[in-house]
Amino acid sequence: MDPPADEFPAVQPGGSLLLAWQVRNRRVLVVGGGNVAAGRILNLLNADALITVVTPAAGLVPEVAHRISQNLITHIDRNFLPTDLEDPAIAMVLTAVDDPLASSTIYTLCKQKRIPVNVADVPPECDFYFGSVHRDGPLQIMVSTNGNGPKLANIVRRQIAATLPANLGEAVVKVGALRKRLRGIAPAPAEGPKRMDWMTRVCEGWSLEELCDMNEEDMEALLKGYGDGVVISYKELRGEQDAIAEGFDGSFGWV
Ligand SMILES: C[C@@]1(CC(=O)O)C2=NC(=C\c3[nH]c(c(CCC(=O)O)c3CC(=O)O)Cc3[nH]c(c(CC(=O)O)c3CCC(=O)O)/C=C3\N/C(=C\2)[C@@H](CCC(=O)O)[C@]3(C)CC(=O)O)/[C@H]1CCC(=O)O
Ligand SMILES: NC(=O)c1ccc[n+]([C@@H]2O[C@H](COP(=O)([O-])OP(=O)(O)OC[C@H]3O[C@@H](n4cnc5c(N)ncnc54)[C@H](O)[C@@H]3O)[C@@H](O)[C@H]2O)c1
Repeated sequence: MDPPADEFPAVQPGGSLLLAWQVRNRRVLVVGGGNVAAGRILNLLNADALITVVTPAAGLVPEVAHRISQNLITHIDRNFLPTDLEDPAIAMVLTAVDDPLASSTIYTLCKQKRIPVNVADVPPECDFYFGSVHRDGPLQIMVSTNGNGPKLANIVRRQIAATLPANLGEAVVKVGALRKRLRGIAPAPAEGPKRMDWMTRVCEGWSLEELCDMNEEDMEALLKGYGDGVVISYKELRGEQDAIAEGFDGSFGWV
């Protein structure tokens, strides 16, 4: 007998597959040197990609010229040529040129070579769309409207970001450090389920604000509970620490 329809998540076709694409040390070709290219280049630099920009120097906006002068990107000073796609290291192509014919040609060539491509503002010539991204250290939040309203994506992203605690990126860094230490004290693959259960209970038991405030000693104290499967709360921990800081000797005066 089939299970009831509401037992599994409902499928909502027509969306995008949102992924965190790892382009670190991979070659990306950017075509164009205007403001849109400048935005694409910043996104790529933030993801540690190796970037080649092909575009005439005469059409560079100051931001792209600055990246070139800082040696952060390789610049080929001319219009795009089909031979630019011959480097087998190219993992992705982004075009942002004010020439629809050139854009379409690049798109077709990329398809022939099976290179993923985004042609800025031409959805039918995109293997993937960009989105509006909030960045705070390792935390990234991307909003996509799936082509319906890019400006609305920007507004929704800023509204979401405004509700987040300050230093949330710092909290993410700390959780990362705690997970690393946990793997240090319990490295065995067989410990995986216990590690995951414990980390889940830390993340659920501590509020985002408390995680933001987590310090080295808190991490040490938390990890002491791991063996017995205990997750000490922030309040317990701070209560104890405050008591120690005030010279509390644990006797409640009965000495
Ligand atoms: C999110 C963001 C990321 C980025 O590009 O980095 C992005 N567009 C941004 C801004 C923006 N783009 C446009 C405006 C004018 C206002 C308006 O139209 O709303 C503004 C607002 C502004 O400039 O402030 C015009 C526009 N954009 C596209 C078309 C073509 C079409 O719709 O057919 C047209 C109409 C051209 C025309 O009418 O002639 C298409 C795309 N733009 C996308 C992404 C992809 C879908 C993402 C999604 O829907 O969620 C997609 C499909 C492909 C792609 O380019 O990857 C970035 C905001 C970043 C930020 O600030 O946070
Ligand atoms: N997604 C967005 O937010 C957004 C916003 C505005 C515009 N756009 C679109 O993105 C595209 C680029 O916008 P922009 O404001 O950066 O344009 P722009 O006119 O400022 O820059 C275009 C750049 O492309 C270069 N170029 C032109 N033909 C080229 C070729 N054959 N080979 C290499 N380089 C070439 C020019 O020299 C220039 O550097 C346009 O199609 C525009 O409609 C997108």
